[in-house]
Amino acid sequence: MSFAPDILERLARARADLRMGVPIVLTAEGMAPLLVLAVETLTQNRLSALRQQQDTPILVITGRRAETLKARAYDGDVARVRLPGDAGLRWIHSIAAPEDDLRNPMKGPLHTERDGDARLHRMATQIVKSAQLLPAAVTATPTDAAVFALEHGLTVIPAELATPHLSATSPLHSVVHARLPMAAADAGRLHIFRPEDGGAEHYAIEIGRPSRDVPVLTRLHSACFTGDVLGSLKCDCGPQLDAALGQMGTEGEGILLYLNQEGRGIGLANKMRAYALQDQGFDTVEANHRLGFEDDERDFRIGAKILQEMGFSQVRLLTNNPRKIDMMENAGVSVSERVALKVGENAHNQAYLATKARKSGHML
Ligand SMILES: Nc1nc2c(ncn2[C@@H]2O[C@H](COP(=O)(O)OP(=O)(O)OP(=O)(O)O)[C@@H](O)[C@H]2O)c(=O)[nH]1
Ligand SMILES: [Zn+2]
Repeated sequence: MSFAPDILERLARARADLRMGVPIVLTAEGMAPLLVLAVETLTQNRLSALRQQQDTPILVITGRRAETLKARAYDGDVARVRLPGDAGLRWIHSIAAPEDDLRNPMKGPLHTERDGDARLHRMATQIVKSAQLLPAAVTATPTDAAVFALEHGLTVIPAELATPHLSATSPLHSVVHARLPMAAADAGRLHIFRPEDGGAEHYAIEIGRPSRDVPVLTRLHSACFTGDVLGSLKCDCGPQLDAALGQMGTEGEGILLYLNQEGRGIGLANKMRAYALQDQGFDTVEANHRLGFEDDERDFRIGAKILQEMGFSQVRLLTNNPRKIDMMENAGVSVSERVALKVGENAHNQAYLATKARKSGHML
């Protein structure tokens, strides 16, 4: 029995630290520990302190971002850029954030590291990404990491303990549910699910009392503040949400999972960065890549876990996205039928929907 935080709790702390601009320390057996700061929240004070460490600081970006900057990514999905001696906050930010790429395309030449082990640098970008910050970090090797972390009260993350959790889906638990009559259906019930890893809560809206023994009409909806709440015309999320609830109301039964994975998992701030790039002429997939993200950073296994927790194992899935079907099946939820959900096309989102069909395999 111990009061000390376990690795999941330490990872949650690490994400919160990075979001506030506080450094974390990553360790691995046989490797020099790594001090990590997220670029997005880096301050002048901390950059100056970083420069007082022994080694040249390294700026880690994803392979996607390196591709945009024409920098060599010897480590595949990440690139370690040596920080030039005169690089200030503005330069560092311009490497991580693409907003001025078109105005100022010549940022290099960027010298990337080829030798050495990039394992901890890769883990740094994974943790920064999971904190929904721009996926870039500045790192250095502190002289005596243990003393350093202790002295400064920093969160230490040992790679051996953290790695399995970085690609796993956290267990979730039902917190509460209560009756919620809605315009689309009188017999509604809202269930709140909370993950153990300190991440965002997800919701299940149960309509009627669907039998657990036959496939249930199901929608996996990803949060879209702009579409769901503001009625944005740039996507089809709002009309899809209404249509899914409407169909469940008409049939008298259904489950709508409202997963808090805004912006296909990159968070609202990064989605707005992507929208700014779309105004410069990039499509939805290119914008994600220029920011350093993959096309889609969502984990649909969360949806399967919630369904299983509620006792469902078979669904009729309302979607046009084949990845959702595959992920459900792989996670042990059988998809007996794909129910098309084609609503909300307008002049503003035609190109967006066409890109999803062309590049992400969405069914028309
Ligand atoms: N990164 C990014 N996210 C976007 C953009 N437009 C919409 N989104 C997000 O995309 C998600 C919408 O996905 P879904 O409604 O699940 O749609 P889908 O994956 O196309 O699948 P189906 O609707 O089931 O066919 C929401 O999280 C939105 O916030 C965009 O241009 N960039
Ligand atoms: Zn949307």
